Amino acid sequence: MTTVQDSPRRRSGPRAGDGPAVEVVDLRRRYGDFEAVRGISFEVHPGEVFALLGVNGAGKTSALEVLEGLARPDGGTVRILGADPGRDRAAVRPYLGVLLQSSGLPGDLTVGETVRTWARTLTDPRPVDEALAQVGMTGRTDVRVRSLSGGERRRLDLALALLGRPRVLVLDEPTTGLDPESRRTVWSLVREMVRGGTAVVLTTHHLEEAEELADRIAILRAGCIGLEGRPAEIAATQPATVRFVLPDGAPPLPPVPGVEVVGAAPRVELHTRDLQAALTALLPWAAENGVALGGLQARSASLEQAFLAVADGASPTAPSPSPSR
Ligand SMILES: Nc1ncnc2c1ncn2[C@@H]1O[C@H](COP(=O)(O)OP(=O)(O)OP(=O)(O)O)[C@@H](O)[C@H]1O
Repeated sequence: MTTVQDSPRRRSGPRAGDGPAVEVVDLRRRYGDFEAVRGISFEVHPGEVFALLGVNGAGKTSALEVLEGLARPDGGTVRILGADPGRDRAAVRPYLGVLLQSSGLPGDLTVGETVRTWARTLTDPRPVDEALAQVGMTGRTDVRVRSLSGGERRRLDLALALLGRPRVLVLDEPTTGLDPESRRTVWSLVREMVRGGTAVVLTTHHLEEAEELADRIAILRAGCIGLEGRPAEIAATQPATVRFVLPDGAPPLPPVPGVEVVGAAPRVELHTRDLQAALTALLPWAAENGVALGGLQARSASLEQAFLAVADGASPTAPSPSPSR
């Protein structure tokens, strides 16, 4: 795959100023009596990646569909470049790139026909060859969509999302089904778009992807934002852990300030906000007492722990809001 050759051209849009590219205020979405999105708010600025995380059914796609202009909110407001993506769809569409969770492109069309057809609906599309080269599909122009592999279809979806040089890009699980190499290429495409000033909102189940790409993350649970902040801030809401197995006859562990002992001997788990201090106390004690700490593991707080804590309904302390850029 090649990378984006040019950054998105600076065109005037519904709003060309310096404000947030995406503004979501108290968004609600309902299916009958069931409220899938329960009052979420966030902003995404030009040149920023915002990741919405959450377990299956947390409400990510339901929220994104409002940003994409495909559904109306049941409460709250969404603005893309200052305009309502549902009511002002015609104004927003030239500046918005969308990658749906599943696109359902007609299988009878070839890759080239698909891109050319899509390009005809856009005001300033990339050339077809460039769009396909971006996602590593040069040479697949004459292949019918139905004959593509799952990963190739995903890359074609992405080529279509980038085709109009969007100022706002909404990506619903962009790398699901991609092999590790293609995933990394998608990451670099997203980074290049961001360097050109595009604002990106994405969902993913790959926490590594969120850590790699996102400037800020919100973790949804049952339609509400459980945690929001920069990846490191979110991880820091959780304690670091030290795990080991004590041998028979080991003396009692020394008291270490700020350490919570979670497991019982012989399998011990320590939780701490200061991993270095805990290890500085533990290791000399083990050496002095001739204690071999079996299977010793020390792990810093992680985004995964924070994700699981929100998914489990734990109520971690939310990090203070990050200053907007
Ligand atoms: N058309 C619909 N009618 C009724 N309920 C729906 C509809 N679409 C979604 N839901 C429900 O709304 C909730 C949120 O679904 P949504 O697809 O937004 O979750 P998600 O976080 O995107 O999940 P996933 O990670 O599986 O894509 C789920 O309980 C789902 O069953």
